[in-house]
Amino acid sequence: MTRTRVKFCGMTRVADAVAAAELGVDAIGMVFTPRSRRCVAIAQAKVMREAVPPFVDVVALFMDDDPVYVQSVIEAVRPDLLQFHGSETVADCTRYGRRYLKAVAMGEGADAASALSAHPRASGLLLDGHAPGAVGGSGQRFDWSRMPRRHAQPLILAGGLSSENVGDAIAAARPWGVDVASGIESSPGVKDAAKMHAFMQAVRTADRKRDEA
Ligand SMILES: O=C(O)c1ccccc1NCC(=O)[C@H](O)[C@H](O)COP(=O)(O)O
Repeated sequence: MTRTRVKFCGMTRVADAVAAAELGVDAIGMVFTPRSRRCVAIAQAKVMREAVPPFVDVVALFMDDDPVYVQSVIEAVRPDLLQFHGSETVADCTRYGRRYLKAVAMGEGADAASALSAHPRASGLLLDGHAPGAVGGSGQRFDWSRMPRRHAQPLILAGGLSSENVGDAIAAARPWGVDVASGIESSPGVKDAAKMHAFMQAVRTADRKRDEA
């Protein structure tokens, strides 16, 4: 039975994190890079972390951030996984001794295959839309046919997904998982309960269709 994994990213409010867990997400993401509109304070992140039930992973996102800061987040928030969105090398990502995801910005000309092979120690790779001049979480999609069909590690599709297009994305790219921020929000960092619900429904409908095909 197909079960596309789902991560809701850019959480800043406890109620949103709890609602996401109740909908059955596999992971929630909190963004710690100060460059993000969704950057969450460590104190608030600790409260959210405590509110998330077992079996839902908490993922901490960074983008070329100071290792001392990253370590302070790890110690305070105790995330299950790290996620790196910048130009971090394997050494940068592994220095904390934690499992991690590496994001690959799928801008024009980005070579997915070589970007993926650069991070053989990542637990998964997240292929993300890229808006020139913007950081992640911009609501920008990329051409899903550029997503490799097979890879050694789990591949997560992100960028501009919503309840309206995630079914088509799953059918086209058959990702191991999907990740969304803007498509479930009313404004950056503020999740919309109806959009979160509709997104999960759309993923499960797409999974059923894959099994029936
Ligand atoms: O969300 C942010 O503000 C952000 C800032 C800097 C680096 C990464 C960021 N988000 C990370 C993500 O996981 C994805 O980019 C995101 O889920 C896809 O975003 P969206 O296109 O808005 O669905």
